[in-house]
Amino acid sequence: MTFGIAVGGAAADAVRRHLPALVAEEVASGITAQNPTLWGADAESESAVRLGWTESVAISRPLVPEILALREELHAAGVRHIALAGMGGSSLAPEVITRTMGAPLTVLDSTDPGQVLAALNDRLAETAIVVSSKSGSTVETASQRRVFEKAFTDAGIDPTTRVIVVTDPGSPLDVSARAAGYRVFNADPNVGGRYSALTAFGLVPSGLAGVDIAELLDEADAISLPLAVDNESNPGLILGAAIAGTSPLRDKLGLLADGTHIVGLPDWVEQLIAESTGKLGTGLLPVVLEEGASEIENALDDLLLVRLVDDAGQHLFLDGDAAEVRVSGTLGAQFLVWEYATVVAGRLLGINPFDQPDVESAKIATRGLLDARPEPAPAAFVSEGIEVRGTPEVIGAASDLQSAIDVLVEEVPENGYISIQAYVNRLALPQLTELRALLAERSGRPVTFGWGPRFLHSTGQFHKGGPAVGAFLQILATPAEDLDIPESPFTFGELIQAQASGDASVLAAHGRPVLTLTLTDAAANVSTLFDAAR
Ligand SMILES: O=P(O)(O)OC[C@H]1O[C@H](O)[C@H](O)[C@@H](O)[C@@H]1O
Repeated sequence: MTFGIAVGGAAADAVRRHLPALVAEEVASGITAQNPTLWGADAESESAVRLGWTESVAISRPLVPEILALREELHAAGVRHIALAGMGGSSLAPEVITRTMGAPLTVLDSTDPGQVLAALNDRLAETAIVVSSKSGSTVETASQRRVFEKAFTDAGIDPTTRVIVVTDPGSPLDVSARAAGYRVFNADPNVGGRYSALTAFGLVPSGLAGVDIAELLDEADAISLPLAVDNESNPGLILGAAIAGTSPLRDKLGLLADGTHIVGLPDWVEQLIAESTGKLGTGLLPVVLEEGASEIENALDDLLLVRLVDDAGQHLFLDGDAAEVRVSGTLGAQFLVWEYATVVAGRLLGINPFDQPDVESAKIATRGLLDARPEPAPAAFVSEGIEVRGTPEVIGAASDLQSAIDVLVEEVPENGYISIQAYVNRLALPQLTELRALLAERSGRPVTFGWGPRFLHSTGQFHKGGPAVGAFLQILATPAEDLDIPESPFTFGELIQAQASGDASVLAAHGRPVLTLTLTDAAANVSTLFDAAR
């Protein structure tokens, strides 16, 4: 089945309440016709240049043979491994596409020196790297590109044979890549990063990694018409009404992979929903859950559960009162339906779903720290090898690690959440994700987990621009080794540190409680951290 959806409880009420008006107001055909007035006057100028994704299937078709020909060319030249440097909208879609289709792709969306080194040391002689950035100015991606260029050159490999660039026409990266002689794919500038799954950003790395990208476009094409028509069976309208139309608003969206064949879709949905809706003090917070998560067991009344299932069944309305949404279908269809649903949600919430006004603030703070190089703030105290820092309301009342975490949990308001942000090498410390369940159980509130700096390009917008109800736990690690960024005055280790400090300062300026824990000996400190979080 191309796409299936079923809604229950508060989500069913929301659909019954909002669907007739969405149909009468011709919202679906308006989105498809790229009508920029659907989100109000303030959003109009941006909407006018951000709706190109509604026709991305047609626009992307000619790319398919070009990408497949390049794949052949690279293969003939001995390339057996594709890596991708890109953040947020430039890497989350290829990650889910390749994982779902079983095509190997190394996604590098970190500035942790150990993680960058791991990518550099992984089959360099037979690797080609796709460097993807819509703006062409994202510091993580530029740094990753430079370090790969140097590694290729040092290994006697001509980078122009191994670096492929995806960017908007005329971006700084477009200009420099063309001057350097790289193969460049230009993307449609009228598509924002998080809506770009079915454009060159999704297709180039996935196609080079071996995915049948023509089939992916066929899957999306099969749902295009149902999404464009103004009727009550339109899945984009139903999903949008269900997630944004509950009353009172259930503003936490629990995302659970519950039988779907798609691998990792919640991480892609997370960016789309959080960045599109989390602003002006409102928004929907995606919370990626695992089976048995306490958020599900506790049936929180501000959380709507979205189950990604194998088959959502034939009936739109579920029996029973449980507030939940079930969706099923092909990956190509999921991309397009969620994009429609997100902009429908934006209309219901009264926000512009195409901007990300608060992402920039963290970037500016990071840049300021890298320029000024202040002495690092001393730790408030060190507890069993873990340096503890934080905002005054958290740190003032704490005397050890355990009490610092206690205070952070106490700071979470009744309708609040905790966000764990781990600026570490995720390959070395994958177990940190298990902290999510521990803190959810302990606090009784939703908990999100993000790897830094990756999450800055996803839920980062919501944490600063959404409702002021988050409490933030940053986890950093003193890097065992650092890595220079060619042509840059700072190293990867300094960059990731500045990204964490910069974001903490912006969160603090927004009045949010922040606790920063630095593991001075990661391997040894992790069990201490888990004991304190329990
Ligand atoms: O593709 P780029 O221009 O490098 O941008 C990568 C990411 O950067 C920022 O964080 C934006 O808020 C994201 O929406 C975007 O996906």
